[in-house]
Amino acid sequence: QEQSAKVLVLIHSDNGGTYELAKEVKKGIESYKNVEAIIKQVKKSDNPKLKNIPIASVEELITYDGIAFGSPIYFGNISTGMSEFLAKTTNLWSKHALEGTPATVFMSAGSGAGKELALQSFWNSLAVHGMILVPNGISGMENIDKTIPQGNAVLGTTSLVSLNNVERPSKSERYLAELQGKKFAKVALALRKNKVIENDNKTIIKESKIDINQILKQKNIELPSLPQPVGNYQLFKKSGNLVYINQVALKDGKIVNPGKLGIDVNEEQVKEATRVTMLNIISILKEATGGDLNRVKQCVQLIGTFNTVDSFTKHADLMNTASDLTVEIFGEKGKHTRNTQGAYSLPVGSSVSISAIFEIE
Ligand SMILES: Cc1cc2nc3c(=O)[nH]c(=O)nc-3n(C[C@H](O)[C@H](O)[C@H](O)COP(=O)(O)O)c2cc1C
Repeated sequence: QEQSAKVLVLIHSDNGGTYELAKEVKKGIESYKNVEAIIKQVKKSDNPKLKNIPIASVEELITYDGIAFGSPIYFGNISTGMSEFLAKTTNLWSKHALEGTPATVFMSAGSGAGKELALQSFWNSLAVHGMILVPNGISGMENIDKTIPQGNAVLGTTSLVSLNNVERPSKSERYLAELQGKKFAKVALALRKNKVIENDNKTIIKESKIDINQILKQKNIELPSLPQPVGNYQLFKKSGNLVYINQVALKDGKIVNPGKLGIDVNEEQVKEATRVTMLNIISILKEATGGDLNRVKQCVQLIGTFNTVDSFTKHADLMNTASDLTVEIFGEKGKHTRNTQGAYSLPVGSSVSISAIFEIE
């Protein structure tokens, strides 16, 4: 089966000059067999030329096989809009999420003052991400019109829009941008093949790039503040890469829905207590990972104990509340082995108690 690759052309543009170049870059990318490109912008624009271009999210960056970045030049630098967007990528950065992804840059300039500096400054940010930077070198130089100033530069194409003796981007600038796209597509596709081989070898687990904090936010799951120990024990204990945590349904210093199922509380109330208990565990787990739940490699085991009347047998139903929550938050990594049991009584009147073992990085 033939491999295909998907490239994002990510731009900021005020007046549309960068967008004009982006269209040429896209054309070049798509002239390469089996590579498709999509243009998105870093933020909303009211400019009629730009207002229908979709907005990219930070999270989606990891889903592309390459990213061509385009920005206006501001004072020999990338534009504020592009800079603001890149400032939001620190989470991806700390997880090495863009490492090894190819990147190339192009810019719309006024006079072109400081264009090499500006392209270089673009590279600075992307190099910190560990992206593989693809320059233009002097490719295409033999074919451009040298009778007028052109935005050619070795790190990427620029367009000199304030030199308005000809329409900008000039024909030569458009040609260079298209060529840049084509050369970039070749790299993105080649590295894509590499990535697929690594995937097959299970050295890259895509799931590891999913941000747990984002998932918590999207699903409106709020972690409680850390419960306090009510005896001579630790909230968690690490042994090697394993973290051990045990909790009951304590919330704001009080037990939620206390008592025995079948006498004091019903199944729904115990399920609510089970969710509170599991959230306590995840809050403690966050503490154990130094505040970064993305370090959780897997949930190894959960043990749920429920205070029920003798005849009760549906412990598994109750415990699913905790199991479902764990899988909802951690995805595949949240799947675990499990033991559920009934008890005659539980500490501080809780209807549920959970023991958890997690593996962290
Ligand atoms: C704050 C600011 C700083 C700028 N600095 C430079 C510069 O250093 N060099 C340059 O050639 N053009 C500079 N320009 C001009 C823009 O790069 C130029 O207008 C560009 O084409 C805008 O791209 P756009 O059409 O995609 O918005 C600057 C513009 C602004 C607003």
